[in-house]
Amino acid sequence: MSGLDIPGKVAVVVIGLVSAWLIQRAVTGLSNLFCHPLAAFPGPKAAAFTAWYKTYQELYLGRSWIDVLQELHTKYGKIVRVGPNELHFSDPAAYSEIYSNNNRWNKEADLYHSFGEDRSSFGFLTYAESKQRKDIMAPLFSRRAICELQGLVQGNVDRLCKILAINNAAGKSSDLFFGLRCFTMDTITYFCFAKSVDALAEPDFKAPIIEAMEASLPAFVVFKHFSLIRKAVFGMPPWLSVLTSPQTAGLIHLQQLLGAQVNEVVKNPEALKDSPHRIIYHELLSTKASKGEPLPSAGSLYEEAQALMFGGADTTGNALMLGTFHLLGSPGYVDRLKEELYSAWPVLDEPPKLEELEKLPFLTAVIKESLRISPGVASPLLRVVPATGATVTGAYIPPNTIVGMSGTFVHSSKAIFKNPETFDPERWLKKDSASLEKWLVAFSKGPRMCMGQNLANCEMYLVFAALFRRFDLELDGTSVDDLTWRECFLPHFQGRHLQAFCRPVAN
Ligand code: HEM
Repeated sequence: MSGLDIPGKVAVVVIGLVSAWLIQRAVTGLSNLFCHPLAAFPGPKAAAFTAWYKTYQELYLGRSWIDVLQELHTKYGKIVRVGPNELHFSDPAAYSEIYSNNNRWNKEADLYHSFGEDRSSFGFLTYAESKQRKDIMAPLFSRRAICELQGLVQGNVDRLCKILAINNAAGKSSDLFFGLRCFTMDTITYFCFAKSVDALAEPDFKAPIIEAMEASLPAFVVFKHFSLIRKAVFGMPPWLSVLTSPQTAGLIHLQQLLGAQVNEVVKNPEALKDSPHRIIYHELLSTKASKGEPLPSAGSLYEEAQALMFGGADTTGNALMLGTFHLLGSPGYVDRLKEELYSAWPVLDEPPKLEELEKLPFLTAVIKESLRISPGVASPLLRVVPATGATVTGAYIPPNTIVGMSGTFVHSSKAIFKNPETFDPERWLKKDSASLEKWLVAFSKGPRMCMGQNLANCEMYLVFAALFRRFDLELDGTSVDDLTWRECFLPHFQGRHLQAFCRPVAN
């Protein structure tokens, strides 16, 4: 090196470092292939060699990970090694075993930290932290609390219906994809924070927050693979975020709104007395509910708010949207639903309560089938096997293995659901239908299952009832091809939105 000039010396050092890195990667890859505790599990060699396999499929090829998983299971069987330390399962029995009430397995960090909600009921990796948080908020989400606050949900249903009628009077069809999202967003924000973002008020349902949430979904796939990019983006001041990504400006605005509310309640908890109903901060800032544990920091409160908003808006909106689309393709089912609704709801201005609607068998079957057909949380819900190791569907899984299964594999299992690709509410009304219930896993199972199930159910009962009792609906050109989606943890729909004419009925 002594004969080299400075650029020459730098080049030698760089080449040396890169070579050392490549050799180290190759040695690790070979050891993953041949000496790793998962070496005996089937799967593509590239996936066993390096975690970049997944990055290549999701980011370079832009594929939906669920499509990749389907191909891999067809080729390699019910358990596939999809990363050096990761297994994915397709046998429905595995779902019950992984997401069992008896398991206290941690969530996997790379996936669950990609949302910037590490200190929330959803984002806490450990069972203990999440349970403590969920126990505090549980009274708000109990069935009783939801029944008491159903007037709030009904208020938003009425607003939605009013706008659909106005669109119809103007000779227009309505964008039900965004319309239903605006409804779920206004409901979750008013329910949790007593502050509605008033998305329903935006012309043609084009609410900046809804557009921004939709636009931001693919970014979470990038964040999952590159945590440095996530840190850089989340660390940006809001003005810079808006400048670099104008389509997510609505999201930044909402983050500021939630952040301002958190700061306000932390500084002045007395302000909560003015709230029209109990909201999450009443519970989270209650020393009694916290049972002597320290109260959450302002940052943790903010992350909780964001998690509830993301968890509650898209999921429920998508189930409503897909259920509506499939019903409209089956006139016989629409007639049957209308008939049931007419007898339970004879006078249009007197909508029945949730408790009455829940007794309607066909409406209930429609809701179950909508949950089954909708991808909900599409991603495999990754968990880490504890130090004891585990047995899943008879196979021994070594400690620290990342395991997961997407609920879509359960809902599309031919062994459980006859013709799973068909929307068929009837399947929930047969003599032996009770045996199907345990395979409806839209809200997941076990200790990390959904906290918002009662609220989501209330929204679905009130909306489906109102749409099909108050209107005659007709698709405006939307086809099944418009509803293709890519897994971005939640499904990201890429086609034309569900568009329908909503003609009000006389009575
Ligand atoms: C049809 C609507 C919904 C579906 C299909 C759904 C689905 C799910 C699923 C599959 C999980 C498990 C996620 C995981 O393991 O990482 C989950 C968790 C969660 N959901 Fe929902 N959800 C819905 C509505 C809601 C609503 C309305 C809320 C609002 C409060 C909500 C709040 C949560 C929270 C806080 C968690 C985290 C629980 C934990 O990690 O322990 N969800 N949801």
